[in-house]
Amino acid sequence: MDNKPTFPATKPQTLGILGAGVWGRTLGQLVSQNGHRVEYWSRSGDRSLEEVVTGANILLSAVSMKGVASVLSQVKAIGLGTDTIIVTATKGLDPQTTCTAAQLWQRAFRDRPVVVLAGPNLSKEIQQGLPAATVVASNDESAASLVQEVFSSSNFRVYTNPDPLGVELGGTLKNVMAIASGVCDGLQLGTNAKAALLTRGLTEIIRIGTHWGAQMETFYGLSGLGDLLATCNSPLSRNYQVGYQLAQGKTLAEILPDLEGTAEGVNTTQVLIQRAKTLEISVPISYQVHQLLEGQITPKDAVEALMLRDIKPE
Ligand SMILES: NC(=O)c1ccc[n+]([C@@H]2O[C@H](COP(=O)([O-])OP(=O)(O)OC[C@H]3O[C@@H](n4cnc5c(N)ncnc54)[C@H](O)[C@@H]3O)[C@@H](O)[C@H]2O)c1
Ligand SMILES: O=P(O)(O)OC[C@H](O)CO
Repeated sequence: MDNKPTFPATKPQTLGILGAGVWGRTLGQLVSQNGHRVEYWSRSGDRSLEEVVTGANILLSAVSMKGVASVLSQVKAIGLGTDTIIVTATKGLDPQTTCTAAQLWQRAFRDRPVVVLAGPNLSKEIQQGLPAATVVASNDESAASLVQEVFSSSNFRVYTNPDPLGVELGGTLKNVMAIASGVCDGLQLGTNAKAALLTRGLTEIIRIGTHWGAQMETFYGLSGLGDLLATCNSPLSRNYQVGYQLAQGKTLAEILPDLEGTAEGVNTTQVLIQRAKTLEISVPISYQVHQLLEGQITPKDAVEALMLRDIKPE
């Protein structure tokens, strides 16, 4: 007997995708292939935000972090249908509040389900139809299940998770480590150094994330360890590219204009350091990335500073 599931498992839905950048378009491609209707809104497009928002029963934001506060206040002014599910695929931190994107959406729409979508998802591979897996996390189990059904296909395996904060922080904080990892490869520090960086990087992510209120085990899943491995090992990652080029001696001002899309880790590092200082959380790797991005130290100085810290138990 053939036990293979058939996709799509749910009746056609209408998705409004806010932010028609690389990731918004890739996610739109996945759901269109599953037979769902997709309407895009972007600030430079010709569709009105009102049209896209009012027509959608699932509203997905793939706007980069710097645009989230402004876009959600425009959506708030328009209003959402009573059954609308909000999905956020942004991986960043808000400089004003240090909140994640989902926290901002949930504050603005307290009575609506908010679902976080995050995982090891390099868009170029997904666009090529290569297999990938992701996580949809929410406090609202039925909203997460519907979004799981909408996105699941033979190329894209979707898991639900009840810890949206942990899932979102895994995807967000690994961008800082991806910059460090690009530096590590750019300086040709070798496989031992890379393994040490990723392992201690995960420890740092867990220290921050659990202090924030996320569950430790979430960080060992796809959106934590999974996304850390993908992003820190792939030249397709824009954050990795930033680190790699810094190691080649380029400045941030020279690197950023030529990147395809947004490297959220640059902004995330700043916000993270602000939060870690206020809450007195030790983040040695993120601190060195911050100093490097600020132009205060060279990549070699950053490595030396990490290696020469006080010795301590693991
Ligand atoms: N590309 C990927 O592989 C990938 C995978 C997973 C998650 N993400 C996350 O998705 C988000 C978007 O990434 P991307 O690769 O699509 O970047 P991108 O730069 O290609 O797209 C960003 C989108 O946000 C919009 N935007 C930015 N500021 C805005 C503002 N003030 N008002 C309205 N719109 C604004 C841009 O117009 C654009 O449509 C990031 O948070 C990224 O970390 C990306
Ligand atoms: O290209 P990056 O560095 O933004 O990484 C993309 C995704 O977050 C990988 O999961």
